[in-house]
Amino acid sequence: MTVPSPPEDTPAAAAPVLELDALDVAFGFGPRRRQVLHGVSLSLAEGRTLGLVGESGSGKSTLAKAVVGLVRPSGGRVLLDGDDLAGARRDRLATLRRRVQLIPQDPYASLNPRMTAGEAIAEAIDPRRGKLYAHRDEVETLLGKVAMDPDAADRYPNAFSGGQRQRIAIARALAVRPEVIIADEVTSALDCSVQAEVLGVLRDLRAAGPLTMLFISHDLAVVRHVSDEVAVMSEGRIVEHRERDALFTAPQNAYTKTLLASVPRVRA
Ligand SMILES: Nc1ncnc2c1ncn2[C@@H]1O[C@H](COP(=O)(O)OP(=O)(O)OP(=O)(O)O)[C@@H](O)[C@H]1O
Repeated sequence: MTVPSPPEDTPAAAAPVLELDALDVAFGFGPRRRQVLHGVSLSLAEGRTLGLVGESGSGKSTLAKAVVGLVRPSGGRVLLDGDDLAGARRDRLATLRRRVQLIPQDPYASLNPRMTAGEAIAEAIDPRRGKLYAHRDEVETLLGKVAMDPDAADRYPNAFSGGQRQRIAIARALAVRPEVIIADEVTSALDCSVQAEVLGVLRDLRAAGPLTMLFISHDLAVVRHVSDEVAVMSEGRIVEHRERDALFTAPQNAYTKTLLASVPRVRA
């Protein structure tokens, strides 16, 4: 399939916090080598939420993993405030990586079952000396930001529902004070009502202060709800990247049109 280039009217006129520059990712070697991302370029400006949509297997999670260093790009650059993450030396990498926090898909796998919620958040505040007693006030403030009671700090993950776990994972990501949060299918494992609860927390966080977020989902209705701008991925390429309303009301790319047409309710 021939995939046209993104249109010229892409958003983010402000200086980008996160910039992907011609990012390539391939898996495997020799005849088994398969390129999954093909020259992906994207910019995300401070305080914006960029929704990344695309069907299963289009490469969205691979992009997220490449940004946080879990997958090594075979080409291109990941720039955070101009610093090259992909090319950084090992000693600087840990510091750089803290500046982008990934909220993973699975709320049942992302929290250590042997740590209380408070201990997990305290560790994120200070990875070397993150004891709960030393950071109790900040931990409780962070729990409040995700609409959890202070006493949640003393409970273990198995005491929480999926939605509550996901909110704790968000608090943990915020504890690092990252410049960018990547939310990768954070609601896909949750029931509808619980999805709404997690989306409500993200909406409140955006309203409370600048939050720069890459929000990845195959659910167009959810993306429309949380994003300022939306990029569409198909077969490892960005085919369209525009302001949210422009994309949903007047898509330009044939693939985007098909994607939107397959979910009639988001066009309403
Ligand atoms: N570690 C890996 N080794 C080999 N192939 C991989 C690896 N990770 C992902 N892939 C392949 O890369 C392609 C893109 O996968 P990716 O998980 O990034 O897609 P996605 O858009 O996030 O899909 P989903 O919404 O289902 O998670 C898929 O064909 C997948 O099989």
